[in-house]
Amino acid sequence: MTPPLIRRDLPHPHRRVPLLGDITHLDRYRPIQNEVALAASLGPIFERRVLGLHFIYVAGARLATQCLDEQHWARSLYGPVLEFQRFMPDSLFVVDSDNPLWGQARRILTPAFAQKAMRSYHRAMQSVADDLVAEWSAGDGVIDTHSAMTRAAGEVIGRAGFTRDLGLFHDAPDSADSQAFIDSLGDLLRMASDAGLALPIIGPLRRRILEPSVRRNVEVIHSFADRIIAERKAHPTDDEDLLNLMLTAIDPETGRRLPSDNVREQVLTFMAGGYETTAALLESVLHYIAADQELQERLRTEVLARGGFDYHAVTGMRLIRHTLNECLRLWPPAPGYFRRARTDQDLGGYRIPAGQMVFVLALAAQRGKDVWGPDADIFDPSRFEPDRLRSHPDRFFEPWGTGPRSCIGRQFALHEATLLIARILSAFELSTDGTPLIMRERGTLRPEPYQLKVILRSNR
Ligand code: HEM
Repeated sequence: MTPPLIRRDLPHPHRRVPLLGDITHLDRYRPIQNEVALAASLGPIFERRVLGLHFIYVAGARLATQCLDEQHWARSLYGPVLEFQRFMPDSLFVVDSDNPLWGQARRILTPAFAQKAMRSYHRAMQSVADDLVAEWSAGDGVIDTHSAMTRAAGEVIGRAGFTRDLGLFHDAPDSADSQAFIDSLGDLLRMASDAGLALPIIGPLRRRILEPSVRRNVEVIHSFADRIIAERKAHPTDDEDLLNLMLTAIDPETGRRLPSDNVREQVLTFMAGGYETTAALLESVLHYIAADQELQERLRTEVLARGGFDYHAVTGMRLIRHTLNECLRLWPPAPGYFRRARTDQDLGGYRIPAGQMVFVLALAAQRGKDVWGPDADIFDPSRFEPDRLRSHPDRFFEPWGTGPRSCIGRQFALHEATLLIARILSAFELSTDGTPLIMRERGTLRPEPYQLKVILRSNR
């Protein structure tokens, strides 16, 4: 039976201006955090109309859960994700689920993220952790966390996924090109984020002005990916890495390899997906740990008790995992996703017609006091202890997305982040100069650059 569809008019910000709509409630620099603030006064579902554009936001945990139900809702390509299509149109991340290329690539690349593969990446990840510790040990104790975590996450995906030292921690033949690649990719992610949220008239104008620099950046990342592929083809290896899967693995369902012109896009997807989000997570978690000496000591005790950093030791570091999860809950690097109703829906008593798109504000839903309790805004890793988790059966915690399009790199990112944090804690005492954690929005939700103070531990 069709549910009764009660109301049509969604709550919206006050002082709506004729023709311009809710224009006075925009924040170009922190749009999603602004929407979370609006949700606090407008409730779990609201709308915003600006210059003819119409957006529906779902901020409540229970309604957000409803939108993730694959039977009634589907992933929608919109906003920044759609912008990525300009430089990787047929990649795993942006291709439509109905396009056979998506299923083919997902089936071919899934084994690269199974447990067996994770074990084989461990050594590459460890080598990056060693380089990071060596760099910090030789430095003056003041760390530019943004640069360090960007290079660490980029180097991990280079060494683990492509068996290639990108030279981001020491002088190597690739160093300058790798840094140029990381910079260009960062610029493009920011551009995609801005353009994906642009307003009519102003947006297209800005896009025109930025076009030459976009083209330059696209050229840089394309030629970098092409070179990695050409070198592997010229010197084939038996490595079981992502690149070899992309080049040689056969899809069990279609019996086909990835089309050769598609490999470049997949290389770019994994470089982009692999570094920015993980670097954002590492930066926020380091900030929390450096600001809380008691937590830092408990984490360090756990690390030292594991007696080393081999694969098994790292997978057992539960406190670090809880701390990472709590950061992902409070500051998900991907702070929301677009969903489209497959059929007419009743969302909290409002009629959402089939085909309508909504933006699920994971950043708000993951802080829902109705499902996480009155202290939902407080950083508390212990809420991820199994017993306490059971007391929040309706919790909303989806930093990796859900359904068939959820993050393929989840275990990779968690293992990498756990290992890096463990190595840092075993080698250094951390503190900050008291700068609060402020998040900026440029493709991902990521801390504003801040400095970390590190002191080498004597009995490490
Ligand atoms: C903290 C780190 C990470 C976070 C929070 C994260 C988050 C996400 C989210 C939310 C999605 C779904 C987006 C949507 O539905 O539109 C996604 C998809 C994806 N992620 Fe991640 N990710 C992380 C790390 C990684 C890593 C390390 C890789 C690769 C090495 C990766 C590769 C991908 C790919 C390829 C997709 C697209 C999957 C598909 O559409 O089939 N991610 N990620």
